[in-house]
Amino acid sequence: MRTFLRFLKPYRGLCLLTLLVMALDVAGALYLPTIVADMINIGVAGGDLDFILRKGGLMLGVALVSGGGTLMGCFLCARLSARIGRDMRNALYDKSLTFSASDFEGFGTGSMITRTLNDVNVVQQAFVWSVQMVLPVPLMCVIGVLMAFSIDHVMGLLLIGITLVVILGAVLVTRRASAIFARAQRFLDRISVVVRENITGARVIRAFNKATGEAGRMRRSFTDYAQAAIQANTLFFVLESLAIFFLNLCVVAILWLGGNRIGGGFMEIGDITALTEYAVLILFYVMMAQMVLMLLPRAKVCLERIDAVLSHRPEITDGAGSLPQTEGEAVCAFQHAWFRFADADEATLQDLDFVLRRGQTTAIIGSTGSGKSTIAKLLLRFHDVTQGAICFDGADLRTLRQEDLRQRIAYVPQKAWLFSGTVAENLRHGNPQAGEEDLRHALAVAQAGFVDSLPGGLQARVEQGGRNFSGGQKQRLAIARALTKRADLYIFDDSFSALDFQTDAALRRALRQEVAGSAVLIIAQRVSTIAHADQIIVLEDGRAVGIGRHEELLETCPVYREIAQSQGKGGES
Ligand SMILES: Nc1ncnc2c1ncn2[C@@H]1O[C@H](COP(=O)(O)OP(=O)(O)OP(=O)(O)O)[C@@H](O)[C@H]1O
Repeated sequence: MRTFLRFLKPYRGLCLLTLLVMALDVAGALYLPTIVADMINIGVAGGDLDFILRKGGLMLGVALVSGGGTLMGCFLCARLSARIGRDMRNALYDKSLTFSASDFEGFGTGSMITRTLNDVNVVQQAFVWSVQMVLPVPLMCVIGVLMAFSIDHVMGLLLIGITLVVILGAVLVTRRASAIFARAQRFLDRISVVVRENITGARVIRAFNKATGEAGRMRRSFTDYAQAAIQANTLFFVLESLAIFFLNLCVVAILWLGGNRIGGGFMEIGDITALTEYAVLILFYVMMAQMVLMLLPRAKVCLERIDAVLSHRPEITDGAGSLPQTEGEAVCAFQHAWFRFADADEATLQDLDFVLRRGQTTAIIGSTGSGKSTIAKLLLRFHDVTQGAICFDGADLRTLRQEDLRQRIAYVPQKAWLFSGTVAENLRHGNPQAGEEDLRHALAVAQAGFVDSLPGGLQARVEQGGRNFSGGQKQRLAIARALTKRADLYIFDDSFSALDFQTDAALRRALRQEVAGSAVLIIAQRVSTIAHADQIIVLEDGRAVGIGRHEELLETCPVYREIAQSQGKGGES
C-alpha cells in the first residue's frame, strides 16, 4: 500500500477533488428518498399539488447535482488512474535499466513484461473501482442508517442488521477469492513465459518437429488459467444470485415490518418508500463494493509484484567516483579478477590478470563457454567481480558511476541487436550528435556499404530487432553504431563471426586506423581474426592458459596451437 500511496502523493489535490465530488453524489442519492417521502406524506396525503410540484422541482435539482457529481467523479477518477498507471510504468522501466543480467533473470523477462503491462493495469482498474464503489460505502451506510433511525428506531435497527449481515458475507467471500486470484496471477505469468518462448522460437519448434509437444505445453498453461478464472467467475455468479435474493428478502422484511409500524402509528406511508430506498441503496453499494473487494486481493498481489521490482536492490550500484579523462597507457586492468554467477557452483572466470593498453589490440580466444563474453560483461559492469578488481584508468569499476564508465566504452554485443526505426537512428544510439558524414564514415569503416543501396539509404527502415537484415548486415550495422562513438575502449564480442573472410580482413584493416588511439578488445572464435593482435589471451574454463602474440603462443601454448591447427592456421591441420 505504501508503494501505491507514493504514486498517489503527487496528485493529492486531484484526489481531494474526486472525493468531494463523490460525496456530492452520495449525498444526492440519499436525499432523494427523503423528498419522495415528504411528497407522499404531505403532498399526496394532503392533496397539496403545489407542494408536490415544489418538491418535484427540488428532486430534479438534486438529481442533476448528484448526476453531475457521478459524471465528474468518473472523469476525475479515470484521469487520476491514467496518471498513476503512467508513473508506475515509467518507474518500472527506469528501475529495469538499473538491473544487471542476473537481476533480470531473478524476475524473468516474461514476468517483467507482465508486471509492467498487466499488473499496472489491474492496479489502475482496482483503484478506479475502489474510489467509485468502495469509498462511498461507509458514508452511504452511516447516513442511510441515521436517516432510517430518524424515521423509526425499529426500522433503523433492521437496517443495521441487514448491513452487518451483508458486510460479514462480503468479508468471508473476499478471503476465499483472494487465494483464487493469487493462483490465477501465477498462471498468467506462466502463460506469458510460455507464449513468449513459443512465439520467439516458433521456427526452431517447427524445425525440430516439436509443434505437438509445445502445443500441449501451451494448452496446459491456458487450461490452468482458464480453470482458475472459471472458479473465480463461479464465485462471482453465486454471489450475485445470492445478493439479489437477499436484496428482495430485505425489501419483503421492510414492507412487512414497516406495514406493522404504520399500523401501530409509528410511521407514515411515505416513510416506507424512503426506507426501502435506503435499504436498496445500502445493499447495492455494499454488494458492488463486495465485487470490487474480491478483485482487490488480485490487485494486492499485482501491487506486491510491482513493489518487488521497485524495491529490488540492484546487484550493481553506482559508486560516487568520477572518471576524469586521462591519456594513460593502461586503459583497463584485470587484477587477479575472479567471477562466479550467483546460481553457479564454480567460478566462471578465475584469476585473470592482464592490461588492455591504448593503441593496442587485445584478443580473447577460447572454446565455447570458456567465459569470453563474461569478460566483456564485467568490463561494462553488467556484473561485478567476486574477487580481485577491474580498473578503468586506474579506478576500480565499483567506485565509478556506471554512466561515466559506459560513456568511455563502445561495445558491439555478440548478438547484434537493432531497434525499430531508421538506420540513422540506430547508428546515433552510439552518438546522438553524430552528423550524416560521421555516420557514413562509420558505415564505410564497418564495411557496411550495402546501406547506400537500400531504399532511403540512411533513412531505410529497420524492423524490430533488425529482422529485415541478414546476420552479417546486422553485425556490420552494430559495428558502425559502436564506431560513431569516440571511446577509450572498443569491445567487439564475436562481432566478426558472420562476416566472410575478405570482409573480416578489410574491416580489421580499416578499424586499425580508426581506433588507433584507443584500446581494442576483440573476442573471437577464428584465429585468422586475431592473429595480428598485439596480445592474445587464451581462455580455457575461465582461466588464462596463455597470453602473448600469435607466434609466441603457437610455440608455448598447447591449447592455442590446438585451436589454430583445428582451423588450419600455423600448423599441419
Ligand atoms: N547468467 C548466467 N548464469 C549462470 N551461468 C552463466 C550465465 N551466463 C553464462 N553462464 C555460464 O558461464 C560460462 C561462460 O559463458 P560465456 O557466455 O562467457 O562464454 P563464451 O566463452 O562467451 O561462450 P561462446 O563462445 O559460446 O559465446 C558458460 O559456462 C555459461 O554456461
